Amino acid sequence: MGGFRGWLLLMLILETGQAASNILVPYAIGQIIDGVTAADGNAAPLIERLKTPLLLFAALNVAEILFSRASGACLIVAGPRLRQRTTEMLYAYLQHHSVRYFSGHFAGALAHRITETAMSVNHTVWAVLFDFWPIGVVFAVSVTLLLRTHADLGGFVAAWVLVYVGVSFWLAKRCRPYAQDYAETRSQVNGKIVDSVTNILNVKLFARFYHEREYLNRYLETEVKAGRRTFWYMERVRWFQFLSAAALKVGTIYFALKLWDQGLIGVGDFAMSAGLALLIIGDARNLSRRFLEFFEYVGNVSNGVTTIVKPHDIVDAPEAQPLRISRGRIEFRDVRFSYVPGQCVFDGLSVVIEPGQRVGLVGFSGSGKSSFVGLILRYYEPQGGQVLIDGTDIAHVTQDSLHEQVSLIPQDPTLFHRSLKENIRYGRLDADHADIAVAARMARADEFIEGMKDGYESLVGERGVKLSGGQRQRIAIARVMVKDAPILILDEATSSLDSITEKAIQENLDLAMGRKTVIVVAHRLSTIAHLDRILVFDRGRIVEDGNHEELLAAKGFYQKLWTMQAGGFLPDTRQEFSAYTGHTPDAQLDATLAEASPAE
Ligand SMILES: Nc1ncnc2c1ncn2[C@@H]1O[C@H](COP(=O)(O)OP(=O)(O)OP(=O)(O)O)[C@@H](O)[C@H]1O
Repeated sequence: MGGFRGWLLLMLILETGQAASNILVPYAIGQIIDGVTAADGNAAPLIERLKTPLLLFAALNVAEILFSRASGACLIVAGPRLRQRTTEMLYAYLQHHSVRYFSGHFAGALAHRITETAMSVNHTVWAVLFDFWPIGVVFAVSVTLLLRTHADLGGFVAAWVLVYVGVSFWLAKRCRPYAQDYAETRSQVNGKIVDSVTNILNVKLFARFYHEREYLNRYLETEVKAGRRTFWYMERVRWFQFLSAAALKVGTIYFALKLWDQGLIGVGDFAMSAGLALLIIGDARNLSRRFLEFFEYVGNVSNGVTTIVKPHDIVDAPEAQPLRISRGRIEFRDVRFSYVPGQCVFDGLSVVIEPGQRVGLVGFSGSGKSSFVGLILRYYEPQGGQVLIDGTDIAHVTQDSLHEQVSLIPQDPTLFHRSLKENIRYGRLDADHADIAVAARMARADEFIEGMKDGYESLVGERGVKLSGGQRQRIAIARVMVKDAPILILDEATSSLDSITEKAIQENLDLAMGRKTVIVVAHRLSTIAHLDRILVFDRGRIVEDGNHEELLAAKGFYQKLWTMQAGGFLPDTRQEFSAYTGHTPDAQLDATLAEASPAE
């Protein structure tokens, strides 16, 4: 709320002025009536005699308009800004969550949470400022005026206010589970529609239009039932409101008449009491609903805060320094790591990748290659041991400096729904058009970009869907070439390309690798056979380490993989491997691995 306190205080004052002017109008009317009915023998014209109450009446009406519109103007200035500030703060906080956090939350749900929280912060503040506070002022001023008139009248209205507010609050609280249930069913229906639309190709392919509608209808039925339950409850609340309003009107008139009859109040006070009762009812109408909405907003804010404002998993150490990579030596020193407690991925992994070395990682699916890369990027933190770059533990450097100097081309890169130029420039924001064009040429992306109607200005669609997989990959390669970081990680970066384009890009990639330290995660041995060194992973261990020729000569695990790779692709699992070699699954494979000399 920093920076908004002044605005909020100003609006609070203006709303107080507006509510007080509004509720004082019956008082002025009472004064006018008293003036009209007074038979004091004053011969002056009526207007002259009623000058003061008439001026008060006019001033109150003008004041109400001015206060309320001034408050409206403040809202225009502060409202959107408050929402912007909340969204900004939440998004800035969200950005620094770990990869683990993002893999546990849907992107759409997080975006929705942020906008909903920002909107609910506004609504919560506005409910207090524009609903509860003015109602409080109306109640306080009315009760004071009536107490001044007569204690019985004031006492009656004060008691009514207490009971009305208390019961409205209680009813709203009781209605909350119904309203939450209804909101839940609505969001379920929303989710089902999104799921169905996302899978529209499946729906068409299997001609399941009717089935999908039937499926959705089940959820719509639940929504209808939950809606009816909530509305029935609200209907009961309305009964309470109408009855209470009637009680206030009848009660006030009854007390006022009684007091007038006893000569304890004048006709002006009588008119004022009736006017106040009507205004109170007008202002306090739907108080239960306002409480209910208020609970909903507060609930949304609290949900948003619990989802987004959780402590960050990975934070820069207080003394963290920027990483300076001079050589690009990577070392895993006795690294222990697991995603889930008790399911160890690496148990004391140690390996050194020398500066400028080009290293391929191979192994079955799930053997730990991506985890190895994730630890270098500090997407995850090891539970034990250290990952060092040029002798510095990456836990002690700033994450931004690490990511500025390590590039990754993932297997299935995604792009921003921005122009091709912006996507490539993302690698280095000050890159000029010439840099971008050179990178695009090296990534063999220039041909298809220039063939597009808008060239480099073409938009790529959400996550890059308007491009083919291979085109997307070439843009991702160009983006990394523009970045030109000293450590480069390729996760089968050329897997979506046809063999001719792949060969052409491979040459340029080799050129771009220069003297960088390069790690290539491979599913096809052909992409790494020419590298300086190959690390063979199995269940979180490095079971073989050497170059292609050495590993073939060792006649171990790698050599078997090399001879059995089908269509250039490795078997994906230990089972496939065993099926190929014709041995009992794991026992035989373990024997093969045991023969192979571990590099650790
Ligand atoms: N986010 C995660 N949460 C929990 N376990 C995970 C997560 N990511 C990977 N794992 C587990 O960690 C182990 C190593 O997985 P990793 O992704 O590093 O293997 P990989 O060799 O890269 O496999 P692939 O070739 O299929 O990409 C596997 O057992 C996998 O199930």
